[in-house]
Amino acid sequence: MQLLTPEQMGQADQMAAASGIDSHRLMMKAGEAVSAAVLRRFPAAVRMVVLCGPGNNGGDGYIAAKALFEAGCNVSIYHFGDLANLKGDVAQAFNACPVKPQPLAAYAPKANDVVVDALFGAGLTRSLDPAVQSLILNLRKAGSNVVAVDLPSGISGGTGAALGTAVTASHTITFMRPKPGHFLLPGREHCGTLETFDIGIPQRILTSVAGNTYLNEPSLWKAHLPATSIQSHKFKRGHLTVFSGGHGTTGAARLSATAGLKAGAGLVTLATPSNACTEATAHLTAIMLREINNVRELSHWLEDKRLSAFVLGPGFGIGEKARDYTNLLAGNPVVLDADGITSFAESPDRLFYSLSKHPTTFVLTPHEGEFARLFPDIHSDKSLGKLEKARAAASRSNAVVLYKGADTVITAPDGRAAINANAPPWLATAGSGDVLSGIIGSLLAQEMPPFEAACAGAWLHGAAGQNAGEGLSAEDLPNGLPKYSQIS
Ligand SMILES: NC(=O)C1=CN([C@@H]2O[C@H](COP(=O)(O)OP(=O)(O)OC[C@H]3O[C@@H](n4cnc5c(N)ncnc54)[C@H](O)[C@@H]3O)[C@@H](O)[C@H]2O)[C@@H](O)CC1
Ligand SMILES: [K+]
Repeated sequence: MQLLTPEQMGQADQMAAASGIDSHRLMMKAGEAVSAAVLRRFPAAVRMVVLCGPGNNGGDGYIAAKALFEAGCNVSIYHFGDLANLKGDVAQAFNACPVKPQPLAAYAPKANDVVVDALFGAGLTRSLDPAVQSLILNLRKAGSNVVAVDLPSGISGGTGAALGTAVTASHTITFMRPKPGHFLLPGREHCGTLETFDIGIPQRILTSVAGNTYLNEPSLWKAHLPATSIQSHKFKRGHLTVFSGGHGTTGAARLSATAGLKAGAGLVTLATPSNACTEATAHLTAIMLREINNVRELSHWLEDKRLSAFVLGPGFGIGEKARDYTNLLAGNPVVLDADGITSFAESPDRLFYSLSKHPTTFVLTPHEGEFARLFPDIHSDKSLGKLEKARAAASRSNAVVLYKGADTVITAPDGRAAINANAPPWLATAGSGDVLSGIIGSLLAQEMPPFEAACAGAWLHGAAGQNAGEGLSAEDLPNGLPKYSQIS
């Protein structure tokens, strides 16, 4: 599903108006959808309180209030801003509303109130007024139920950032398409359950304004998933190599390799230095072992053209060896993770130079600390949200960047971006990232293009976490991977 930024949504509104669609009619549908959702969610509410702001978000609120009133509810409205300044569709909605509003300062939230938050939506450009922020704190203290219109007030639709204290809703009703801020943190945590209503803006308009930001769902990459044919020979399902650290540090790479095998690679080899062979052998059965001690041995082994993808980083060790291996692997499908990334902290340009000479074949999988090491200036740029940071990083590195977190973002150098939202909180456990790199490496080995492999990997990892359930350890994840034929 394509996501629309508030600016793109604004453009869609303008195009809809220019094509003869009545904007007030759209607002009516939006407000009525909100009222219907509130009635469905809270059929036994004692008092409905609608908080209306000065813009179109407030207009949706006046229409919702009217519909709730006409459904027989006890409705109060509190407004923010000067009523004399209301214009256009909002003024029309206000004039038609049978419930007369009181100033926001007069509202004292109660626990049983069902509150419709129509203060600010897509038009939020700056921090909320202190009076609004203190009301939000009072709502929180009272424990009132809040249904947000379009976005919880205070949350940026573009970045998910909280501009001051933001409303925390149990439900959010948005229109036509969700925005990035519904899925990026902290926005996602403020939204509660999200419903998207079609208020009648034609798809052709939405498609024409939409950029290349997506929610990470199977429709984005399913067509590229490896085929599961009975006739597919193990070599056709690719050969993944996972590089391991030395004696006593093989665990992370073994975890990654196991995930790679479970994710469908036909062959998986753990490439280990000699001093770790005995340790690795003691743990491996289906995974093969290859001694690789240095660049010369690696370069000799790379002459085997059946090797199709590589994972470098989990437990590998930080230093010159990681940098040299990476340099040699440039141009091959590689997941560069953990120590592989940190090895370039002092000289990120060396990595970017290597990657600039080839088409995009690398997937970098930094968590926030690793991202800061590789892209310090982008990381510290406060004007950028997570999506823009990851986009800038992909463009600079000529790699697909999977910027990890509870709201993992995946970006490609061509500007495509996906936000992953299926990861359960208990997925944040030791070794979880090693499993993720193995899954992505496996998909690369099976010839998935890097952006699709990274997106599919993040989603499969989230699904595996859900299947393995609360209290999982990273070893449980490979067995939780869903079957490709059952993904819809
Ligand atoms: N296609 C759609 O998505 C539709 C959207 N509608 C509604 O329209 C909303 C967007 O309306 P607007 O663009 O009027 O924006 P808002 O109603 O979100 O904001 C109103 C105005 O407040 C001002 N403002 C911004 N930040 C402020 C702050 N911190 N303190 C005080 N004032 C501030 C801005 O000048 C802004 O234009 C959506 O969120 C949605 O609820 C619907 O009415 C119908 C169709
Ligand atoms: K709102």
